[in-house]
Amino acid sequence: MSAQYDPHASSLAGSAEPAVLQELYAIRGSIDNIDASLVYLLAERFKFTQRVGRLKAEHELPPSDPGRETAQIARLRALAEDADLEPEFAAKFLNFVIAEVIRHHQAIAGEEHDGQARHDD
Ligand SMILES: O=C(O)C(=O)C[C@]1(C(=O)O)C=C[C@@H](O)C=C1
Repeated sequence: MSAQYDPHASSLAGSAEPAVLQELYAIRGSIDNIDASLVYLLAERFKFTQRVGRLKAEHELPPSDPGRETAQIARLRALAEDADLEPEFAAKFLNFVIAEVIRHHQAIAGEEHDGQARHDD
């Protein structure tokens, strides 16, 4: 998959001096590395949240924990501020990820419930 990736794919070729394009490609190399790291980090986070989802389903705990989320969002906003990142963006991003996690938790709880129902038949 990544073997087919062209790091120089661009609609800008021909609109800028070769030296400018060279600098752009060099910067984009770092952007690509960061994007790849984000994918790996998110994959790892989802592996852990799947474990949380299974634990919650097994013990019939609700998929979401609003008290935890409030604390997480406040923490990320403060971290973002320190890091010179827009706190609103950090909050939106975490909310987006958490919404997906809750969807996964609900699916796991549904599977657990279906499994129990079959077991009870
Ligand atoms: O920690 C939990 O209880 C989770 O389910 C994980 C998580 C998260 O993605 O960080 C997701 C949903 C909850 O509302 C709170 C946090």
